[in-house]
Amino acid sequence: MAGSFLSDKSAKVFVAGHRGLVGSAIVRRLHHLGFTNLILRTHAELDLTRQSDVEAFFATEKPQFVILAAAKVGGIHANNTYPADFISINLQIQTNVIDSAYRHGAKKLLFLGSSCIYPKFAPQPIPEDALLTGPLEPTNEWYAIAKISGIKMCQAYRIQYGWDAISGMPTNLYGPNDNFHPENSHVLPALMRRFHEAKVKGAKEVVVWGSGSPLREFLHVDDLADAVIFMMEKYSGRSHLNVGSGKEVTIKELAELVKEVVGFEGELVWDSSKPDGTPRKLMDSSKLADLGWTSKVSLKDGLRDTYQWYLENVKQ
Ligand SMILES: NC(=O)C1=CN([C@@H]2O[C@H](COP(=O)(O)OP(=O)(O)OC[C@H]3O[C@@H](n4cnc5c(N)ncnc54)[C@H](OP(=O)(O)O)[C@@H]3O)[C@@H](O)[C@H]2O)C=CC1
Ligand SMILES: C[C@H]1O[C@H](OP(=O)(O)OP(=O)(O)OC[C@H]2O[C@@H](n3cnc4c(=O)[nH]c(N)nc43)[C@H](O)[C@@H]2O)[C@@H](O)[C@@H](O)C1=O
Repeated sequence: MAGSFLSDKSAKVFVAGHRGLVGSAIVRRLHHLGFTNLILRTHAELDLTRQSDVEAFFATEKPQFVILAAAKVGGIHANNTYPADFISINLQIQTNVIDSAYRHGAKKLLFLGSSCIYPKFAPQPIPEDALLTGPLEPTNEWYAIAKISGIKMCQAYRIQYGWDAISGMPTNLYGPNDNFHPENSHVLPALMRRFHEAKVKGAKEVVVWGSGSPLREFLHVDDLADAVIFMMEKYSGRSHLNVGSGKEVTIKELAELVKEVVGFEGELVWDSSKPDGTPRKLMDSSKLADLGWTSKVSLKDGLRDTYQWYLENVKQ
């Protein structure tokens, strides 16, 4: 099973969610590697929550490989505000895609979860077997339950049908094509935009949410795309695999770094009415490291690269 993905660059590969942060990085990497037969559908062309449309798509296209990077995604505020969307849309997308991919003969599927699947107070760094050992972080339990179901669905299809479905659990990601929405995005793009706008307006202060003390591990999305290809090629196991950089910073340290990269010279003001979320979620990515994969992009370089992309593509 393992070892057959990179051998045929003309194989049909369906990258679901190809215009998002992760999907677009995977497509860049596959093109760079010489893949010639990528199957891509925008949300408007194929709504993955619609079971019969997904079924018809797989029946017609019959992709050999499937990388599932389509999901309802957002930061702490979005997760906390739209719990019904986060559980229902994600359960629908992943159930439809995983089941149809299996039924229509895909050789292998990779499902992407997130580090929020682990208990709020998991041991640090968090090993894969910490899954389902304690209560989840309340701000994102709905999303986490959907993602845990995706892991379990891949495992169940592997057990019952011997199908090669694997799962990768990335840490917090960032990079080109991130969502820079002021409220619904993740912390890194939110701060990049806020500092940029404050610099342009000559504002003296920028508001940052929470206490600044939570620790987060960041991974550039190009590293994640590389890890996804690596797993497609080398991994065919039942356990999900953590994908992290192994390096963590406090939100205060992150804010200072983003401020420096953007060149904002004012002050930070902390809004303690906003939730901190989980205090720490450093993943133990040693299983993936033992297979031969580690991250390459430093946070400082990744921030510079992302800010350059923001200046060229997003700012008004
Ligand atoms: N960003 C992060 O920090 C992390 C992300 N991940 C995981 O990586 C994966 C990708 O996330 P990311 O790239 O950040 O998310 P994005 O929001 O950037 O991209 C998600 C993509 O999925 C598409 N999509 C959403 N709903 C549907 C639907 N019903 N039908 C078809 N397409 C749909 C979106 O299209 P449209 O915009 O048109 O709706 C978009 O292209 C997710 O599984 C996420 O859990 C894991 C850890 C951290
Ligand atoms: C990837 C991951 O993403 C989410 O979990 P999270 O790690 O808590 O993500 P976040 O990036 O939104 O926040 C990180 C920290 O940063 C602080 N923070 C400061 N200022 C801003 C700010 O302006 N915006 C945001 N969003 N956060 C801010 C914020 O208060 C928190 O302490 C989940 O959706 C979860 O489901 C998931 O998988």
